[in-house]
Parts: sequence; structure tokens; C-alpha cells
Amino acid sequence: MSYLELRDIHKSYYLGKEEFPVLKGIDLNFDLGEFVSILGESGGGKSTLMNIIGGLDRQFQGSVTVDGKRLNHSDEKALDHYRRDTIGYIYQAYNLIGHLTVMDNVLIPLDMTTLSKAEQKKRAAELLDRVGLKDQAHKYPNQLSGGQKQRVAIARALASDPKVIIADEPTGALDSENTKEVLEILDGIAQEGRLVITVTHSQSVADAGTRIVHLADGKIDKDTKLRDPYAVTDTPRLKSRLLPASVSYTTAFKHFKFNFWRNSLIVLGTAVGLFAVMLFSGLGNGISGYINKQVNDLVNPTAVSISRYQKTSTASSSGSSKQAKQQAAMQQQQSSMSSMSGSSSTSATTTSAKSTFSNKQLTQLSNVKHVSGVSKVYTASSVTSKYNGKSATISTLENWNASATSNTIKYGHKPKTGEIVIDKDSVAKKLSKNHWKNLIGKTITLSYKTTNKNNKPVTVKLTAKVSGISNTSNTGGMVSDNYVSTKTLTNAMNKANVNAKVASAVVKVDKIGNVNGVTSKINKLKLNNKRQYTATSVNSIISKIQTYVKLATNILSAIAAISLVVSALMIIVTMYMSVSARTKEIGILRALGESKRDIRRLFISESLIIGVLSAAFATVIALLGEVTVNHLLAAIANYAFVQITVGNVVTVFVIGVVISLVAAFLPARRAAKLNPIDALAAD
Ligand SMILES: Nc1ncnc2c1ncn2[C@@H]1O[C@H](COP(=O)(O)OP(=O)(O)OP(=O)(O)O)[C@@H](O)[C@H]1O
Repeated sequence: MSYLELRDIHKSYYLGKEEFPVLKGIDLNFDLGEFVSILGESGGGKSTLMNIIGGLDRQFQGSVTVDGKRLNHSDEKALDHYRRDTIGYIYQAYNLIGHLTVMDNVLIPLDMTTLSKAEQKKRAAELLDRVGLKDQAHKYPNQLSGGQKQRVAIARALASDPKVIIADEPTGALDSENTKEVLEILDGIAQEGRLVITVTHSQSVADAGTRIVHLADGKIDKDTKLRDPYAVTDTPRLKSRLLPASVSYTTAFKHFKFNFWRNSLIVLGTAVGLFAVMLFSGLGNGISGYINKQVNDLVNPTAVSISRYQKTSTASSSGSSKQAKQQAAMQQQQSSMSSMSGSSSTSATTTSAKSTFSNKQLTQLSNVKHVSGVSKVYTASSVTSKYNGKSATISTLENWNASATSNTIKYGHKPKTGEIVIDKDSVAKKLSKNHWKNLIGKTITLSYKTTNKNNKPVTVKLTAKVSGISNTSNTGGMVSDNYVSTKTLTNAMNKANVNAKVASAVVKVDKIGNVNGVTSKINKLKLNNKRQYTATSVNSIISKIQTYVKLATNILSAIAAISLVVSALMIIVTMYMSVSARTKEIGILRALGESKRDIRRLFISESLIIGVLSAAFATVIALLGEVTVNHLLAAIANYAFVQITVGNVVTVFVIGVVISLVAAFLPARRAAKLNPIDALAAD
């Protein structure tokens, strides 16, 4: 039994339905240690026969048996293994990979052996030394002469320690000196106990072997033994394995580096879209945060303002705590806007019967889960304040309650008994234009008109020492903060025989996370089967505004995402171009034993590199943009308006990876599907 046996091989090519038979029944036996030359006329089918022996061609009739086992040509993976393990190819046109160095070209088959990386490098260096190219290892193929290139191809063919070397016109492009050297090397390979099969037109080349097979009219017409085959020694051989994924990644990276400028432009193009998405998201975060901060500075975020429920309005205007005032102001704005657009609006109505809170109601509120306290709000309207002959009107004076925060007071401290906090612009500056700050510690008189318990008009009078000054200019005039201590206000009311009624209530919630829950719970509370309260929290206002901000940023990000579609198309085009330009390389890699999956992974890796680098580049410029924009906007407010989060960065990386994977899908599939023989024939 011979090592390699061909039985009754028939092969035809078809043009349309027309059949062109090339091989018409080939029977051949080859043994290890032979150096066989196949001679024959041009177009006689020599290369076709080599492709069948080498496991590249699957479309033929007949059988190929290697070491006693018949090759299954319908099993592509088995053929990949056969090429990887048993076959080494040498071509007339060298077929080296241009973007890899001499060393890296020899390393390709070694990557598919079980040798360690260091052993692979050592073996590659030894093989290059053997073919006389020790010093050329780091050159690229286009920096070598024809003879040198062919010797690199021989070193590569030997790298995986194959038993069979197929050389298709290995000396066809060489001068006589190089031809002699290459033939000596091939003879040396046969001496090692390998089977060398060469295709040649040259009788002198054929005479260098141990046997000549002549092909004519699709059949073997002569089979001449020139000398005995070399003796075969049983030496241990290298073991082959599947190509590790890491090799595909590094090869892809090498190709990326080889086309650095072209790829950098694609990375730049993709990064612009990703950058825009990241910056807009960061801007959205910043603006939301800014609104949050502004509103929370103004009002205690854990306070929920409660007014009595009025059927005809969503919130009673009698709710005079800050949120209620703000809500009322917003409603006013909304109603003026809706009246401008012609729609009718419901005005808030107040009935005195419903504008106060009974003890039962206050207890009901304090029993709600997560409520840590209920404070009563007393209100005096149109209060005249006087100091040193000057006067100012306080539209609403309230007792100090839970809705106020320490942020409310800009100068001084919160009002203790007998003290008052007045608003800077609407009160303090009117009472003392240039020395308004000096009002702190001074006593002012206050009075307002109302009706007493007997429904008779009375004037409530009180004096209070200014303990602090608030500044509500940043509310756009929606709220003015004037607070007097609870005791001082209720004492003055009682003294004038005025009913000190609780105009609204403010409940304090234990945690900010429970505010929305408490708000909706209070809105649903009933007494005698009737809804009692309208609860408003600053949270609900913020979340409404933030919904709009989010919508706006999402729209901006979506616009930016359109540029990502362009980027994806750009990557697709580049990858298709890359597949076309590298068709021959695909053929070479397949001939060396790489599988369809390896080829697919190679192109996907390259696209992935583009995606990941684009995301990294976009992150860097977006972070620089963040610093710059925040610096420029610092003049407007001391706040970081662009806030890029780790989540934004992760999202952009995910988008980058997804785009590159989607873009690589079709080109990589096309590359993997290429027929290795057609790919090798590409220019
Ligand atoms: N893919 C193909 N489709 C159709 N016909 C083909 C194809 N490949 C080869 N042929 C034809 O098959 C015949 C044998 O080609 P092959 O390349 O095997 O010959 P060869 O003996 O190697 O020739 P040469 O010595 O000139 O390289 C030729 O007539 C060629 O035109």
C-alpha cells in the first residue's frame, strides 16, 4: 500500500451546460521519500490534479486515499485538517502575504501547530536559516528578490512539518542559479522522508527528481522511475491544531496597522458619530442635573405640600407653601399659554370651608407610611412691612415650615421666636436700598388687614427682628420667601381675635426615594368616602421637566445616530474592498489549512478593531469636549453642564461593537464562502 493513492480520478469543467473533461481516469500511487515531477502540455490538467491531491478541489469523481484512509471530500472540516496537517504548498507566483513580514508568513502554518509561541518562532528562524534567509526575517515580501520569495514560500510550506509538499511550477519564475538552489532544497525535503510532487514544463527540472509522471489527454501516458525513493525514517512529527482565535485578532491588527491611514480615516468617521451621541447624552445628564439642583435648592425635596382637594382644580391656590405657590405660578403660566392657543382653562377656586385642616386630617396625614412629620402652614397676605419710615408689601408671609430649606436663607439664620426672614429684592431692598444687609438684627413692624372671628375687619399687627434674608431671584419671580416664626405669627393672629387656621400642610418624607409614593398615597386618601387632599412634591415637577429634557436629548442623540448609519455603511464598503483586495490572501490561508470560520473571524476582528478604536477615540474627544464646554459655560453658572457617565461610555462602546459586527457580517460571510481555488487564482 502506498502513502498516497489516486483511483480513477475524473474531473470536468462546465461552461453553462457544456462539459470540458480535463482528467479522464487517473490512477497513481505515491510513496514517502519520492520526488515526483508531473510533466505535460500546457492546459493538460496538471494544476487541476494538484488541487485534487492537495485537498483544495472537492468537485471530482474518484478517490484519494492517504495513509490508508480515504479522504471524504464532502467533509470540509476534514479537508481543512488534511491541508493543515499533511500538505505544504509551493506556488510559481510565491503567494506570500504582502502585509506580513517574512517571519510572519512562515509563522502562519506554525500557528496551527501545538508548538508554543517561542518554539514556533525558533522553528521559523531555523527554516529561514535553512533556505538562506536568516537576515531577511523582518522584511516584507516586496523587499525581496524572486528567488528569495520562493525560498520564503518553501520555508512556509515546511513550517507545519507536512508529509506531502506540492510544488506547482516552483522554478517557473526563477533564473538558472535560483532554479538549481530550489531543486536542491526540494531534493533535501524528499530526503527527509517526505513526498515531494512538483508540476513542471521543464525536462531538466523533472530530471532532478526520483520519478517523472507524464500527463497527456487527461490520462497518465508515461510513469518513469529515475532512481529509488529516499529511505523513510520514523521521526516524530509536529501535531496540528485549529487556529486559535487570538491569532485571527493579531493578524487582523497587523493588517489594520499595514493600512493605518486608510483605517484611521474610517475610525475618525465612525468616532464623530459616536462622539456626538456621547456628548449629547452627557449634555442631557448635565441639564437634568442642573434643573434638579436648581429646584432642590429652592424647595426641600423631601417635603410634600398638601392643600385641601378642590373638585374644580388640580391644586388649590390656598396652598400657600412654596411648592403650592410654585405650582400655582406654573398653572398660571400654563393657563395663559393655553388661553393664547385658544383653549379654555380651569381656574383654581377656593372655598373657605375647605381651606383649612382639622386635627383629624392632620393625624391622618401623619399616619401615612414614610411620613416623618407634618407641619402646619399659616399664611398672611398683603402684609405691609415698615422700617425707618420706608415700607414694602409682602405678598405672602408664612410661618417657617418644612418646605423651606437652609438653602432658602442666603444671609443670616432661620427665624426663632420673634424673628423674620425677608426676601432680598421684594422687601429688604425696598426697606433699605443700599444697606439691606444691615437689616439683619433690626426690628421691623408688620401689619395686614383681615377679618376676625366675628367677621369684622381688623388689622393684625406684629413686630419681628430680621434674622435672615432670602434670595429668590433665581425663581424668576415665581416665589418670594418671607418667613416668620410660627409662634410669632399665631400669637399676633390670636391677639387680634383672628382665626389662626391651617391654610396648608407640609409633610416630611423620611427618604427622597419615598416622596413619589407618599405623594400619590396622600392624593388617594379619603375621609367619609371623599377625597381630601391634593399633594404636590417638587419631585413630580422635576420629573415632568426631566421627561422633556430626556426627550430633547434622545432626539439629538437619534440625529447623531444617523451619522452612525453612515459609519456602518463606510465600514461595510471598506470591508468589501478589503475582501476583494485580499481574495488571494484568503485563498492562501485556506490552502494552508485555515477554515471558513477562521476567515470569517479574521474579517470580523478587523471590523471590530475599527469599532473599538472608534469608540475609544470618541470617548477621548468627548471627554475633552466635556472639559472644554464646562469651562466655557462656567461663566453662565458654576455647574458641569456636560456630565458623561460610565454608562454613556459603555453604551458608546456597545454601539461601536454592534455597528462593526453588523457591518462586518456580510463581507466576512462572503470572504468565508470564497472557493479557495478561485481565490488563489485572483490577481
Ligand atoms: N475554473 C475553471 N473553469 C473552467 N475551466 C478551467 C478552470 N480551471 C482550469 N480550466 C481549464 O482546465 C484545463 C486544465 O487546466 P490546468 O490549469 O489544470 O492545466 P495545467 O496543465 O496546469 O496548465 P499549465 O501548465 O498551463 O499551467 C485548461 O484547459 C483550463 O482552461
